[in-house]
Amino acid sequence: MRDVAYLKLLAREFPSVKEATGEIVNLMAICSLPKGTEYFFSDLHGEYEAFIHLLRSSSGIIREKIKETFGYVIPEEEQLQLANLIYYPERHLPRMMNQGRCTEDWQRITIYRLVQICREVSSKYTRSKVRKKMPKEYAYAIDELLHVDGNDENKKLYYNEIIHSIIDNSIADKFIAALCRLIQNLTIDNLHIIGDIFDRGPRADIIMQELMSFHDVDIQWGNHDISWMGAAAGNLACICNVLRIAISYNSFDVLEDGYGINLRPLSMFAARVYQDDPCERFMPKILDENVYDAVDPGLAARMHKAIAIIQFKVEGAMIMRHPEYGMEERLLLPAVNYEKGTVSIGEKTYPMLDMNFPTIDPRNPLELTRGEKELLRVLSASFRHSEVLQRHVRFLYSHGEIYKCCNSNLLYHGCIPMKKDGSFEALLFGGREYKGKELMDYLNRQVHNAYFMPDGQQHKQEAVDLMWYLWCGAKSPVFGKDKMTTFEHYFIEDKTAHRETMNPYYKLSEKEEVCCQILKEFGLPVDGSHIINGHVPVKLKDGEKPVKAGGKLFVIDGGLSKAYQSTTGIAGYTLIYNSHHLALAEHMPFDPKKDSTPRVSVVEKMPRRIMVADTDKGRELMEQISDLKELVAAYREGLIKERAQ
Ligand SMILES: O=P(O)(O)OC[C@H]1O[C@](O)(COP(=O)(O)O)[C@@H](O)[C@@H]1O
Ligand SMILES: [Mn+2]
Repeated sequence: MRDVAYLKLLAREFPSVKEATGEIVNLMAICSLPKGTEYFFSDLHGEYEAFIHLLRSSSGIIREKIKETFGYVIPEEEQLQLANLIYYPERHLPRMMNQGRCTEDWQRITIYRLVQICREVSSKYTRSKVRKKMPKEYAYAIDELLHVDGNDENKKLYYNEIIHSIIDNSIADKFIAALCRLIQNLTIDNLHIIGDIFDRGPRADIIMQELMSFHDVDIQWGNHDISWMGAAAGNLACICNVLRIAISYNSFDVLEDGYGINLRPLSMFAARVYQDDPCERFMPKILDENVYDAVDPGLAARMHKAIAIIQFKVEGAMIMRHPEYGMEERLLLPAVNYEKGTVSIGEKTYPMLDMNFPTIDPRNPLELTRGEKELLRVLSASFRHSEVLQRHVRFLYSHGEIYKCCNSNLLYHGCIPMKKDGSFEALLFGGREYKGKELMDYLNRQVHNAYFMPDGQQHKQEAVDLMWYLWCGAKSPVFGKDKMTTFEHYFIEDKTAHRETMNPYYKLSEKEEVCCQILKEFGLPVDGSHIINGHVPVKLKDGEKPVKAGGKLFVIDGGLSKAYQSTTGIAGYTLIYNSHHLALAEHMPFDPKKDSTPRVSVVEKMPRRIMVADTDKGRELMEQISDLKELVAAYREGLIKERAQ
């Protein structure tokens, strides 16, 4: 039973029995509709073109709807054009106009076709939900067009009249664009991004913009997102990492054009300090050309080496400051023998591939030179002052978390750290052990503290430093590997030194009972629940499957990242959860000139159609209904007075 004070608050919004019962009827109607379609993506890694295409095309579903609606009525070529118009009205319409193809006839036919598709994709929603998604200025006209009875001659006339007046008033292009957006908006009800929006690909900032304009999205942070968030919070080691990775992939545009990070001081420093060094081990991988700022690869290599060395020094200081991280083995600059040109890691000693270190004092290899310190100061100011980066990071916070339970699914990027024996691995913070769900909740709070705790507060620095641990620490749930062998990749030939060992979670979670144990830990029912992970590329070409543990676990990193497509053999997955089934769309490498429809396979049929009432949202609505019923009872008993209408 709700207290009267709460009901009085509710009464402000619903001041009479009539209004409260009206809302009850609305909410009940919503609950009895089929659930909306959820889309899951992971590991976008800056591949903005491919990702935006998947999003706008609803991973092939819009194309399918067009085929279903017009399959035999309009030619394939026109279907394709219609699809492209729906995905990119802002590009397609001006092109049509420039080519003089935007005739009245074309506009009429196009509006007619778009309305048909719109009817198809909106059929499972309430009229009011669809209306809420329409831009206000066209809501009336779109609503009328969607609901005209095609069999009624008078109504047909009315329908044509509406289209005619749209064209007559020269708003057809805007109206068409609005219909296209509405179709996109209706096909995907919610979007889940299971981490790693950043790094490797060219423009994570453009992906962020797209996500920020999407109607319903949540993000489960990946290790790469965490390192950018750490960088925005002023963590120097994270700043070095994000710069190093961007430069190593020749991604100057995301830094300079996207986030306005001033790289001039770094390029001048690198050109001066490494002028006689070809920096061969640091040549950037060029997968995408920079559009705005082409940097000479020789200079990029020098910048890459300069920032890598600074990173190893800053990380060294971090490891020394935090013995509790247990990362002393990762103190690698001090493990180099500067006379012999070797490095000792664990039991082994390896020859170093590069021994030109003009900024390293062998007696104190972790010490930054004055020039390096000054450079860090300028770079970190650039990160702090980047208005766009700070805005994007605030969005990652407001729409993100380290894990999410949603409609009986458990979503997280990396893993829940485990020991080999299958128990949850614990981490010690402030003398207390945290593991399983408690660990994830604790880390979630600390990630917030890193950004939002006021500067100077006692535990702020701890939280800021922890962002780097989350990026690459052995027990980090978003990283999930024993170590990050960046140093070894640059300086050691022997591939065995490059190996990174996955947390026991990855082997264990292939067993159904382990997934059930994890689901229980997070308070989810074992039946009908799933774990959805990203982070580990699924090597389809080696026979690996994205569906594991008897269907309890989905790993959906299919390699949207170009850098990993030769490893996986495909170009990403989308997991689609509608009211009938869970399906996986398997994508081919993105080619803007081709319409590559993904291979979609149903991986689990629901025992019966899932209704809104069966979802988390439905449960929320049910609670609202029960509150409203109490309000109605309170009105009827005279406990609360109705306000005159
Ligand atoms: O392939 P790259 O870009 O050189 O990066 C390799 C590094 O990336 C990592 O795989 C982490 O990135 P992911 O989260 O995408 O796996 C490290 O474990 C590894 O050292
Ligand atoms: Mn990852």
